[in-house]
Amino acid sequence: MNVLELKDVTKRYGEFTAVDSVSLTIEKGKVLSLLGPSGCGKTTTLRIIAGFTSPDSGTVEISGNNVGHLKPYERNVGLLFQDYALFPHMTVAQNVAYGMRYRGTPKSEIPSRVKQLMSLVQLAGMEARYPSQLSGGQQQRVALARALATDPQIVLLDEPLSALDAKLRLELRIELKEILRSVGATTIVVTHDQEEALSLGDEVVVMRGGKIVQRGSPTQIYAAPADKFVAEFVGRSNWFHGSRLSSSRDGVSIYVTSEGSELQAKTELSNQHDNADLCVRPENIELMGGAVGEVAQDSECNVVVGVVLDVAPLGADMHVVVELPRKGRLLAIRKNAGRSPGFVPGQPVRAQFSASDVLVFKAGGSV
Ligand SMILES: Nc1ncnc2c1ncn2[C@@H]1O[C@H](COP(=O)(O)OP(=O)(O)OP(=O)(O)O)[C@@H](O)[C@H]1O
Repeated sequence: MNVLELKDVTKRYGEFTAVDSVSLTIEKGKVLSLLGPSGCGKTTTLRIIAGFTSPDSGTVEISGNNVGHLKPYERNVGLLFQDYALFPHMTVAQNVAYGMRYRGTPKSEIPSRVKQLMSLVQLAGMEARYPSQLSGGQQQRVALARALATDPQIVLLDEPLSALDAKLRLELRIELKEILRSVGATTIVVTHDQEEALSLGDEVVVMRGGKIVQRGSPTQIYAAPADKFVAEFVGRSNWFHGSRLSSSRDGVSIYVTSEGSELQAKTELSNQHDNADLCVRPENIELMGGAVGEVAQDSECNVVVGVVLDVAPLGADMHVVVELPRKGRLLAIRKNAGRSPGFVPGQPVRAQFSASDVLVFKAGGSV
């Protein structure tokens, strides 16, 4: 069952269209990540759902009811917004209880509900503190408890982790995911951080220029991006421009890149463009040491040789930049780098990637 349905929602500011014919549904208990670059209309979409902004056209339905005429506090929506900070003059318990008073929760039930929520966000015992006496991470947890307090039909989280430093951000992300799943909250999380979107969402919606460009599971968004923009925005990519030389019946096309190398790409027929932008994800590239000179292409496997330019050991991963002889660079990422032999700058290497790991897009699509 769809808890939320947006139908053809548009919002303009003067000549500028911030949200452009957006239609969106979300099923009960699911977490949907709304991902896109700054200014693409994510927050405006959320504000329209919450009732803070009126759309110029289109409808918002919550559990099948058009809520267009309802004020924000009349919609049973839990909010954690960037500009919706904790009330500094209220204790933690009062902050959490705030929405319950508005929504008519019986007074006698409020203390036990606050207690339950405080333990859910792992802040039991801090009820009497004021926000200024909490760390940034603790404040965000109180804000989350406040958003969940009325057992809302939909929870809207706008950049819930953006104010936190990298380590805390990761910790709280895992916690947030667990809390949302444990209470079965139907949630939309707005973020411009692709890793956050992919890890939090059951599904990811990518927006650009006020429009939805793709909706899919995190795996689909990453492995089968709808266009060049999504490929570029989600994950790291190596790009080549190629002209199609030939195509075989089993879907393998040979492209000549602008650097003069030949690359094989295995795609569906509809993606065999004559002029194409070719994308290879760094983690799909296998690197081997000791290659010299040109190497013949194996069947459905691309082999390029180059020289290591830079090695960056980033925790469990190692990022290796390879300089290709005919200009161009290639980034390869080795997972669990600690367990495999390292590379050093200046070392000749062989980079190998499968034809089916080459994503093909019609050339010229802007990124
Ligand atoms: N009240 C307003 N008046 C005029 N323009 C606005 C108003 N609110 C938003 N906009 C514009 O609409 C566009 C979308 O804004 P929105 O806040 O939805 O983007 P966003 O995707 O959430 O970006 P960010 O990640 O930076 O928060 C932006 O170009 C913004 O400048």
